[in-house]
Amino acid sequence: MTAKGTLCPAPFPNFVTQYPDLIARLKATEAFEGSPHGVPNHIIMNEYEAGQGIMPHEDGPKYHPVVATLSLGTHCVFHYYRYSDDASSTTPHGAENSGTGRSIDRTPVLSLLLEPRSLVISFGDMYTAHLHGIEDTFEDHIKSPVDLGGDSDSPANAVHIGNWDLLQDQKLKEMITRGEPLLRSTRWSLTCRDIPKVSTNLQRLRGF
Ligand SMILES: O=C(O)CCC(=O)C(=O)O
Ligand SMILES: [Fe+2]
Repeated sequence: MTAKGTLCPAPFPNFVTQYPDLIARLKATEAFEGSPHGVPNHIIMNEYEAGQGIMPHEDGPKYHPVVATLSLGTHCVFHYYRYSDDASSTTPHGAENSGTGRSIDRTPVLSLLLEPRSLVISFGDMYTAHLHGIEDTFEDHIKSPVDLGGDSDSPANAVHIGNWDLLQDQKLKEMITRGEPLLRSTRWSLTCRDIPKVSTNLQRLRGF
């Protein structure tokens, strides 16, 4: 993508278009039905070592406001944040400057446990008016929604997740229920978006 937000198209690798055919599967979710190309035309792959995350940020207006994030490797906890200077804001627990002159309420509005091989699709208000990020940590403490009593209590820093009922990985669920931390290892994410502006004159753009 150029600085002005124009995509210089290049063919996707086979694993995107043939097997496991990510594009067809993403199209089948219907999340991109209203996007200019009806499918993602741009994918960023990020690699995170254990202990690494990504600061709260917005993806911005150069993309159609739908993003599909596929997680591979280890789990992670994905937080959505709001700006603390929103009209609807109450006093934030801890505010931090976003670098855009706006401060961020450090208490997430929503936290999701992204399992290995899971897909999360962010759109609407979550794309246009919120930030998202992943904390730099080696282990995640998740609040158990199941009360076993005794010593299975979640630690004070445990995170409430909004997608417990959607989790597929029984081993992860059992660890959370027992109050055990989830240890991170390497995670790869594929962030799939549709860039509305596509160059039809690659030579000219490369000249800049
Ligand atoms: O790796 C992720 O899950 C998030 C990546 C992200 O937010 C981005 O590339 O804009
Ligand atoms: Fe992002």
